[in-house]
Amino acid sequence: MRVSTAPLRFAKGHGTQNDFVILPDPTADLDLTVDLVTVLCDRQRGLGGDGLLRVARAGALVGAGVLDALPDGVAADDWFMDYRNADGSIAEMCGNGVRVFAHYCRATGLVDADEFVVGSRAGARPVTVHSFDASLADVTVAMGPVRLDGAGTVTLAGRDLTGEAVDVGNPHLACVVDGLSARELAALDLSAAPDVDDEQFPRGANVEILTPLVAADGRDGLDYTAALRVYERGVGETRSCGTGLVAGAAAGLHGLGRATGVVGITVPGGAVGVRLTDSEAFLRGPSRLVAHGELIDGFAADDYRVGRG
Ligand SMILES: N[C@@H](CCC[C@H](N)C(=O)O)C(=O)O
Repeated sequence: MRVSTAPLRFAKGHGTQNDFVILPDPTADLDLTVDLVTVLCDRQRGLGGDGLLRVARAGALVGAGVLDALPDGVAADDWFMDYRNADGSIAEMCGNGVRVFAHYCRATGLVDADEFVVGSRAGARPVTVHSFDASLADVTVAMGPVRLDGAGTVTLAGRDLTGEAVDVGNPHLACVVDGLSARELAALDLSAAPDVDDEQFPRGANVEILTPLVAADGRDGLDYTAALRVYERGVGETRSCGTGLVAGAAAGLHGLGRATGVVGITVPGGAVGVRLTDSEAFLRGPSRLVAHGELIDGFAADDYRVGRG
């Protein structure tokens, strides 16, 4: 429930063009309904975004009944990324979102250290802000453990693909297509939702399609490089997906018979680095804040009519 009548403040930011509406709501007063999220994320009726990040204290979200309990490793005082997809659905984690969230916390002075914990439904996500200003930041996120759950199939862009089911806190099916050129990957039509196996993915899945680039073989410190596109659950095709990049890196390395390594992946929105260790993954990349502003009362109403004559 929103108790204040002050205008609703927002910010807008993106991580490799995966873009987010940011709503500061430290004491979790906002009633973040599906309607409110979808209007705000709508590119015609609202601000536009692939998703929304509510910035609240973890303990306040528990108090407001948004979270049942504090997730693993998250303290009541930690800033919590209450993430919503553009269709209003809740997702457990968002890798690009954590970078942008950390940048926002640092740039607005909510946090005055370069290393801190961001809470997510998938658990604590420690971040390191290597550099930042009001506009740009370079952030590493410790993404937690990555679990490979076996092979799966999907129909996407008119192709029947096989991939690796990968859990990065949220579910993914990462399909490495050997022999697909970067040009062919870029030309695929990803407008239709992928058809994943409901039994394997009861909560749905994000689907990545990637093609290995020239074998890296340790050159430039990289063990694997790839180009990737993604169709996100609850959103559609996005220009980047942090958890999807980690899933793609894990699937790519798995194809080489490896579980660890350093991977460079390009997506339509830019490039990021992924490092997989025995215990967890690290995602490093940019965050860009593009605006701060306030919403005009009545922004969500859809009851206007054009006058006659
Ligand atoms: N863009 C995100 C992932 C957002 C959540 C995803 N759509 C889901 O429903 O799991 C990222 O950067 O990881």
